[in-house]
Amino acid sequence: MLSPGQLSVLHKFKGILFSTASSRELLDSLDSFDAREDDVFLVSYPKSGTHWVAEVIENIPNAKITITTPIELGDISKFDELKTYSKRRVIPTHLSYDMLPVDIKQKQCKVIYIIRNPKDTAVSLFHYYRDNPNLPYIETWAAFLELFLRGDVVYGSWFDHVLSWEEHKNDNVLIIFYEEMKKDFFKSLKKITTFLGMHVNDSEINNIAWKTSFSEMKNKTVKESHDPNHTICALTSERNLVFRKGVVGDWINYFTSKQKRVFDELFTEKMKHSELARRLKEYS
Ligand SMILES: Nc1ncnc2c1ncn2[C@@H]1O[C@H](COP(=O)(O)OS(=O)(=O)O)[C@@H](OP(=O)(O)O)[C@H]1O
Repeated sequence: MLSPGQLSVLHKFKGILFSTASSRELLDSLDSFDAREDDVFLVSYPKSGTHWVAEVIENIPNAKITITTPIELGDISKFDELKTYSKRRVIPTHLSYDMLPVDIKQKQCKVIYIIRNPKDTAVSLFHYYRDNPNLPYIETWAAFLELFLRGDVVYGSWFDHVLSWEEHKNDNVLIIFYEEMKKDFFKSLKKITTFLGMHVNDSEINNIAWKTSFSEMKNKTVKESHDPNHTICALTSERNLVFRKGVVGDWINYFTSKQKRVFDELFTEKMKHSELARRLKEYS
């Protein structure tokens, strides 16, 4: 259970935990957002590789886009801020499908949904909870894992999030796997550019791969100061909290065999109708 002090950095909206940086008024008025037909939404459950994909898109030559701050970050003035962008907007969010503004669904805006195997996602989120002053400090991995499995963490249950998006997958939704980006970056990049109607040649791909490698992104964050008002994740404006290990399979260093069994049983039960489950199992 979260103590009252821990809850002060989070609040519940429609049963889901959000950072207090996402105001209740904004969450309540999401359906009044006016989407543009060429908007692109960069959607993920936290810690799935959002910053990486954002950096990839930003580095596509002649992309003519602006990456905005998350749609759920801030107060009611958010929609006025989003109106000020003249270029094609790439808008990040950790919202589940159900909470996404209705106009985005009606206009069938493009969505890139980034997904990562849930065990690594949980470990990454555990560290985020510990390092990020905007999130409650959870003493132990075991205590955090219980919260994660109950969906009592920011943005709710990983299972509900992923299933909400899988259920609404259509030609306007591209699903990108973190692990596939690690394994075959070229293939993932080609999928992204084709989906966005952009073109990159081989030397440009090499350049993007280099600029968006984990070490390069981490170094850049250490060396360069970033505009604190410009963040990809509504849970922090401090980019240095984002780049931790950037590997596949770190979960093995945290899960006991019992925790793995409990996790796998829940995964099998919750994901029994999911087509994504097979690939996610391959990646865990
Ligand atoms: N370039 C690159 N290559 C590989 N991995 C990368 C890269 N950039 C970010 N990361 C890792 O992605 C994790 C953070 O995910 P998000 O960007 O979705 O986090 S956030 O919720 O939006 O803050 C987080 O994972 P962990 O290292 O496992 O914690 C980051 O390190």
